[in-house]
Amino acid sequence: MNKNAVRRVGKANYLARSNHSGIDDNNATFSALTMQQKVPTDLLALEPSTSQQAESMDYLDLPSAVVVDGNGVVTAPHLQPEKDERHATRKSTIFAMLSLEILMILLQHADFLTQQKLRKVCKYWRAVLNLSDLQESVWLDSQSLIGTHDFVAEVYRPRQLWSFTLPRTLSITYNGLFYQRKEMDGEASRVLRKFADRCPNLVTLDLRGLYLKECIDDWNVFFRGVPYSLTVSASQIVFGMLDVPEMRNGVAQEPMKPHRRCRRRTGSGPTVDLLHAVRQVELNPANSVFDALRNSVEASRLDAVREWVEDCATVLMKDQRWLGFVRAESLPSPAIHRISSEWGDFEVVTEPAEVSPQKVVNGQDYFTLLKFAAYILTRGDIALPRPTPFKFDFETDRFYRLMGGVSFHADFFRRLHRGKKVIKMASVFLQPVRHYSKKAAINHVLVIGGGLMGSGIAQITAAAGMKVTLVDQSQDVLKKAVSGIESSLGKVARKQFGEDKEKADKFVKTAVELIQTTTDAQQPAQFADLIIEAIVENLDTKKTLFTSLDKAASNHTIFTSNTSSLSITDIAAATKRQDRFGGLHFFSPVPMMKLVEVVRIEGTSDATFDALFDFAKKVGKVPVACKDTPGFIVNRLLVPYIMEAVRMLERGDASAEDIDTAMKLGAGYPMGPLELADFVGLDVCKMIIDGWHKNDKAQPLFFPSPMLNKLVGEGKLGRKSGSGFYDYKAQQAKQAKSGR
Ligand SMILES: CCCCCCC[C@H](O)CC(=O)SCCNC(=O)CCNC(=O)[C@H](O)C(C)(C)COP(=O)([O-])OP(=O)([O-])OC[C@H]1O[C@@H](n2cnc3c(N)ncnc32)[C@H](O)[C@@H]1OP(=O)([O-])[O-]
Ligand SMILES: NC(=O)c1ccc[n+]([C@@H]2O[C@H](COP(=O)([O-])OP(=O)(O)OC[C@H]3O[C@@H](n4cnc5c(N)ncnc54)[C@H](O)[C@@H]3O)[C@@H](O)[C@H]2O)c1
Repeated sequence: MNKNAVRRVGKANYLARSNHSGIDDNNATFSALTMQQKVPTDLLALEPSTSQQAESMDYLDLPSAVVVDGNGVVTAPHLQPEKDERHATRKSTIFAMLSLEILMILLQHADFLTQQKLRKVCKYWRAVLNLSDLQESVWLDSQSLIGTHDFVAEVYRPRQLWSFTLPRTLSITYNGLFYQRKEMDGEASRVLRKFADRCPNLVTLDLRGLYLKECIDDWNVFFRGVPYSLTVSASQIVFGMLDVPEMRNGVAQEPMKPHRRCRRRTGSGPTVDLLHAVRQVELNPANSVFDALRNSVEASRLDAVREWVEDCATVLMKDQRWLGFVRAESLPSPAIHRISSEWGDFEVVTEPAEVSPQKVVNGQDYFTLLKFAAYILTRGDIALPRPTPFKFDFETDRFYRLMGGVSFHADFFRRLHRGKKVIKMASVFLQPVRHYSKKAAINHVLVIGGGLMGSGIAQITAAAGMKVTLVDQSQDVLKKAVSGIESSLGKVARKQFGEDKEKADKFVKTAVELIQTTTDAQQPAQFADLIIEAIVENLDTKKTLFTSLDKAASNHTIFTSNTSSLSITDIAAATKRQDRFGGLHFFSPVPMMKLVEVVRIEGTSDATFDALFDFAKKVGKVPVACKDTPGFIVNRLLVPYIMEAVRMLERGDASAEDIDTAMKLGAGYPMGPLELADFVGLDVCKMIIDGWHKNDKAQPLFFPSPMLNKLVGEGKLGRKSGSGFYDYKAQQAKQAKSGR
């Protein structure tokens, strides 16, 4: 047993395992190492295994480990019931999860399966696995298979979920691929292709671990749908072709040989030869497979291919940002900042590195490369070193590289627990995806502005079972808001529960208890999953608010504005979280109006947008997707309509009553335009029209109205102030008296 290895396990903060089939002996060794040691209590994560390794995961007896592997397979050793049953349980879990992963892709991107179904599946798994106490764990999801984050987030609700993903990358790892392929029929293939078509930003396909010839053929069809390029790490692909030989005392008993599947499928030729390339890299870690290939190129015969190889080498080795390989990691947590300062060889940045794909490398080129590599390496005149047995040794990066097909994962972990320089080949992109973990888990909503809209939004959010903190500038406003909410909830309850007073009261009480109020937005911002701003319609005021919230709020928090007329992009500019910013435009009265416009700005991530859509549904609304254009959908039509009614009144063309009656009875609107303006608030109407006029002075539809300005100047703001185009005082007094 390697003493250094034993010592290192004892000291590790993280233990890393890469996933690769055929290394059970390594597992056993690793298990033995781990079992011998008192495992540190701050051990955060293991990245252990795939299904093939399920049998040899004894090291999972770690006390505080959370185990996440590249497939989204998650195991919590301390939750396993009986030791004897463990393997069986785990194995079935693993297999089920693998198929779930595949399901995830289909669920998320196919029309024929819905989000509701997904939620059901997740709910089922949460119940089955009863892993709620993993919520405090930190999860490292090394899998970039699309959908895994959401799945892990939804099922396990970890405190943090980080994933190593290249930006805008569809990454298909070999298990997903392998199983997918097995399952694949015409329909699945169609769906996947459609998915590729729908991802205009998709930059790369990561083929690491791809090793079955048939897969290549099948998936080639799919690759052609991808608009940009293909990320190929030759080392990973090559490693995917290896069988790691039997181990005894940590030493391989025979040379590595090609994976049996490869041998069976493709014969020994190309695979063995690629293995030689690996050997070259092993002998000289500064080399890459591409270097090895490039050195072997005969210019006169293979110019075109060489150019391509060189391009790839450049991408992989020199300018990794080209494809989203990055210089730095983007990490969300103070803990990681601490790790970085202690272990220190990587720079922590908070923004994902820029990605600017300029080249197009298609799937065909990739396969040309593989063929080319095979050709070069099968030539008898190139001297290649003989494969040598390798040592199982924590001290060298060889261990890691041989442990798995996913070398950069291993290297990342190695950095964390050893703090040494990483070989150049490692390219890790860590994207902060904590918001993914919250996507389906919006539990705490901060509503800022306790006026007409804010109180309505707070009400429906609490009625849907979420915790709400409602913020306004004064306790008086907040008191008024809560009493309005109570009375409105009472109406809703009466409708919902009819005569059953007990149930109605319980409904109101439960919702009201979920609402807290405060005049300080900063403190609750730290804990909110979603912030909905519904303060005064003024760009500067909103921006000032968001700037301060951006500093106070947690990294995962999604910000939204309920603005009627301002540009969400302009508001979001006050923050550094464009990807977690969007618009949620509710309608008044919020408890009654079914629509929510979900507004997407350029930076809004899919995860954010989906989370907002889900949230709108969760609060009982019908969401529609909008671009960030003035007035979105409804107000772009409604504002000119209301203003034309005001001008009609101003000109004396008709009375307020007649205008309203005409539109109600002649056009079927529930309220006439002037009634509606009063209902919305004339101050809000004025702010909207003034703002739009300022932006487009020539547009007559947006001209200010002297009558509207006069009413607002006199404090006649519509219903909320008791008068506007109409007088409501008598009506309000009557309502107050009757308690409605
Ligand atoms: C110049 C530019 C201006 C643009 C402005 C844009 C502003 C903004 O961005 C967009 C908007 O919001 S645009 C604005 C978009 N909004 C519109 O366009 C609104 C158009 N108006 C309407 O749809 C209807 O008039 C209402 C639904 C408001 C009231 O319905 P109705 O039939 O006329 O009167 P009813 O008989 O009294 O109430 C009926 C039922 O509703 C119940 N209820 C009422 N309020 C409640 C509350 N807060 N809580 C709970 N429940 C509430 C009530 O209890 C009753 O229940 P019941 O069981 O049947 O007794
Ligand atoms: N009124 C509508 O029908 C309607 C409909 C959809 C969207 N909106 C939009 O919703 C927002 C709010 O509209 P409203 O009608 O509820 O307005 P409102 O005047 O009824 O309420 C705004 C509230 O925000 C509070 N406020 C102002 N600045 C604040 C700050 N810095 N921090 C905390 N609270 C602050 C005010 O005290 C007030 O209570 C606006 O952007 C408006 O355009 C309004």
